[in-house]
Amino acid sequence: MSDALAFRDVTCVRGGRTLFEGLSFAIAGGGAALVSGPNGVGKSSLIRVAAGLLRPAAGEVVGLPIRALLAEAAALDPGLRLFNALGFWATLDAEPDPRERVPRALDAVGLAHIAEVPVRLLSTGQRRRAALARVVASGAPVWLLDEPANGLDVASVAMLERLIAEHRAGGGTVLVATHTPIALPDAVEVILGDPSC
Ligand SMILES: Nc1ncnc2c1ncn2[C@@H]1O[C@H](COP(=O)(O)OP(=O)(O)OP(=O)(O)O)[C@@H](O)[C@H]1O
Repeated sequence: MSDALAFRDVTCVRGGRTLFEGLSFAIAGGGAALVSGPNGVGKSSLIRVAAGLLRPAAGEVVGLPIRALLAEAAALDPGLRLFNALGFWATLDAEPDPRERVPRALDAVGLAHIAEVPVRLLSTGQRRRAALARVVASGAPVWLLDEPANGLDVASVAMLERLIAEHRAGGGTVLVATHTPIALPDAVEVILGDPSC
């Protein structure tokens, strides 16, 4: 079976500095990879390369083309009610039944009760869960999660772990960069700053 996501000899240069060089790893459908390493080593940059937002200086990223990104910014219109803000993206992202995915995603992240609240009024953790709902509603087979546990309380981290496990059980693939320990069974380990990588 072909890989859902693979880095092949990827080199990433930012601001004239080589962050990583010749990096290769592959994730199959249903699999996960965990990116770790000290501050500033290039974890977020690696996620951006996987998302196609940053061009590698060398090498290539291959795999399924539809990837959902959870990054620092939630990318939800602060002036819209949460349901509508997610609906905007679901209509662009998801095939088929984009609108039906939003209530399901809100339920999945425990935010159904505030679906009509404007995004600007959400707390930090709620905003993070809303960003996760956007990924869930996208229907993308590949999830790219940059520090997904930031701002989440213990119960919400457990919810995140459950959502990732369900996505994988359905054949989905996850690439996670995190400082916060989260359960990611059988994940490929990508340790940046390690000369053997
Ligand atoms: N737009 C940019 N232009 C130039 N250099 C950048 C840019 N964005 C980030 N960098 C640099 O790239 C390096 C890696 O940053 P990155 O955010 O990928 O690291 P990180 O491992 O995710 O860090 P942290 O753990 O602190 O979140 C840092 O030295 C950073 O200053």
